[in-house]
Amino acid sequence: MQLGVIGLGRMGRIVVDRLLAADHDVVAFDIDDEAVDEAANAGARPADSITDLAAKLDSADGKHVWLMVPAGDAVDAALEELEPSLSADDVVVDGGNSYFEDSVRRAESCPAAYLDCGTSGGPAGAELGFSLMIGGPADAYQRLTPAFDAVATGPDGHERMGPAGSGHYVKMIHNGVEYALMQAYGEGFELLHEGRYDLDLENVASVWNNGAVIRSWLLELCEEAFREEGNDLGDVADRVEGGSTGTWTVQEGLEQEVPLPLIYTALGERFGSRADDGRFSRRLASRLRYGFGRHTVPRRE
Ligand SMILES: NC(=O)C1=CN([C@@H]2O[C@H](COP(=O)(O)OP(=O)(O)OC[C@H]3O[C@@H](n4cnc5c(N)ncnc54)[C@H](O)[C@@H]3O)[C@@H](O)[C@H]2O)C=CC1
Ligand SMILES: O=C(CO)[C@H](O)[C@H](O)COP(=O)(O)O
Repeated sequence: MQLGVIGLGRMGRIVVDRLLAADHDVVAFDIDDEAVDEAANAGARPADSITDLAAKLDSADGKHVWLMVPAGDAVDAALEELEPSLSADDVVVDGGNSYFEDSVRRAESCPAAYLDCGTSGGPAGAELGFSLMIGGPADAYQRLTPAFDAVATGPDGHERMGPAGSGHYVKMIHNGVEYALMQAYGEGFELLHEGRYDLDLENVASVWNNGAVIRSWLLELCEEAFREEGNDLGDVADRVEGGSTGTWTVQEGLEQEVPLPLIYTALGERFGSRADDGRFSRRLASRLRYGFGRHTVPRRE
């Protein structure tokens, strides 16, 4: 089938490559000309604008366009340029990490059928294919099935979750779970590292990955991290970026009155890692111990 792909970064380029490998006809565009040239070298037809991409798609069976740009303004900007070329016979897929309420709004205003597609697996999962969680009209999902088969791990790697927004809603909560799992592995390995035995953490991760209850891909990535960075993680800084999808998950938990203590704690640890000058709350706690107990206050150099 024919597809236009907009956004050819780490994820969009994999979408293009997997569609091409399954013999689909791909028209590719990115605001970065070099990314377009590279996709063209891989076998995609290059477009020099979103309007050009739409013009290069045959409209006989309806146009199919896959967005893989950063969440937020970039999705709205791409849609603004794309929408004059769209009709009700066309299908747009947003495969990025968009906020689900934005996807509901976009589905309502888009002239084409709109599918919000949560994508999991990351660039490291390119060879295996992705896990795709899709929201939107069932007939549009059915029509795009050959493309989803190609980009996902296969037919079992994608499912329609429900109406507009549900794909990105499921992916948002997936990311909340990801934060909590990362925090749990982090705490366990920190105790192993600081604890009473002199342990090789790559070996621990390896043996856990072979049959243990807590084996997982994230644990395989822990093993890789200790192998590549060293047992004490070398010069990896104590600072974790990102956080938008975890924040949305916690906000939704509050709104639905569903307690999410593990996800909230993981998010809080991430925010806490960014205090360049040390945590104010810990410094105050230290001073308060002096206040009530005349305990020594460690002072800055
Ligand atoms: N990297 C990851 O592990 C994952 C990323 N995602 C989501 O997929 C989306 C894309 O992520 P990445 O590929 O990692 O980002 P990226 O930053 O590697 O690539 C984004 C690409 O979009 C292009 N772009 C930006 N605005 C554009 C516009 N208006 N028109 C055309 N092209 C435009 C950029 O030039 C860039 O090449 C994001 O929403 C991200 O949150 C989802 C799952 C995993
Ligand atoms: O969706 C993903 C993994 O599943 C992306 O890697 C995402 O960027 C991770 O989120 P954050 O930046 O909040 O850590």
